[in-house]
Amino acid sequence: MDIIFHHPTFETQSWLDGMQKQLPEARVRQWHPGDDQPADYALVWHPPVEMLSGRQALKGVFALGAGVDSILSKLQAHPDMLPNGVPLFRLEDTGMALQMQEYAVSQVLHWFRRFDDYQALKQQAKWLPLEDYRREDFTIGVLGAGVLGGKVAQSLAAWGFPVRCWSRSHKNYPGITSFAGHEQLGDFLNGTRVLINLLPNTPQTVGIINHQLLNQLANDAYVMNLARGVHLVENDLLAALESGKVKGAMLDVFAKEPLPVDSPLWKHPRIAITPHLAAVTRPQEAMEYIAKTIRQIENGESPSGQVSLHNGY
Ligand SMILES: NC(=O)c1ccc[n+]([C@@H]2O[C@H](COP(=O)([O-])OP(=O)(O)OC[C@H]3O[C@@H](n4cnc5c(N)ncnc54)[C@H](O)[C@@H]3O)[C@@H](O)[C@H]2O)c1
Ligand SMILES: O=C(O)[C@H](O)CO
Repeated sequence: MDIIFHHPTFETQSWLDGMQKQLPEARVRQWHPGDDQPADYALVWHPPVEMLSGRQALKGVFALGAGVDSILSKLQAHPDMLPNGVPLFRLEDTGMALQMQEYAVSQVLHWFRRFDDYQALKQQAKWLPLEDYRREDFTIGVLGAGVLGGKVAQSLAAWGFPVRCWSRSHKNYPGITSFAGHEQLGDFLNGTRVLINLLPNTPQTVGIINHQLLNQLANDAYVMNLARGVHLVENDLLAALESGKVKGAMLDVFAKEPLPVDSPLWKHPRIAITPHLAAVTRPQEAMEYIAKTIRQIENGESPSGQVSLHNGY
């Protein structure tokens, strides 16, 4: 079995060694331009078109992340990049759900305990105990309740918050109210105080967090974008912060990354920013998952994690 690897920033040698350890029977190599030698599997991030095109013999391509939007947009421009019938897999959880839970829970607790207000008071040297927020007024709504969103929702429910989620089809997560489809988006938003976005980037979800959506949230709402920058209309968020509809935001992803130095988001006192690291690929877990999936394919099984090219995630 031959495996080719390409990632623009990961430490290639440790991935080659790690995959070799996981699958001792395989020959694992870094792909270089001009390499058209046989390959059964490809592990990729931002793959050059010529790495994959024409490779009809591939049994699987693995994206080395959870979101496959960058690969799918390249595929749109170069439809022959992924030969017909070759399945594309993505990383399902592989340690990302725990990171997302840490991120979301810590920020929700930060807002719930009013640390943002106390930080502002501290700037004025003001000793002023504020009224506590009540959990029943702190309904959390998770947009996108898949592998990551589902686990984030469940970890917040464990903290006693009322939690709801929104997805394409109904979910059955214990203690979480499920809303599905465009027709239930309004009901999902109505009363949501903290909005957490974990949708994939598809034509249906681009720009979904806009003026109209923000206006349907509870007053003094909070917004956390952990998925993709294109989901959020940044100027609409700034306007909602200005009007007082939204009280604070925590953003990990941006329409343009790195976020340009002159972006007004940097200076806004009620926006917190992290540089697209809410959940990063954990090499060991990812390699174990890929090796397990390859074994399933070799055994003729149908592993989970296959991307639907039709749905776009
Ligand atoms: N910031 C980061 O560091 C980081 C890290 C990992 C993943 N992500 C992002 O998180 C996203 C989610 O990852 P995942 O593994 O949970 O994906 P997933 O495919 O398991 O879940 C996606 C969810 O979104 C829902 N959905 C999709 N389209 C919808 C639509 N049009 N209307 C309603 N619901 C819709 C699906 O029903 C599903 O519940 C990724 O696509 C990626 O963009 C970000
Ligand atoms: O989708 C992912 O895995 C991360 O956001 C990195 O792009």
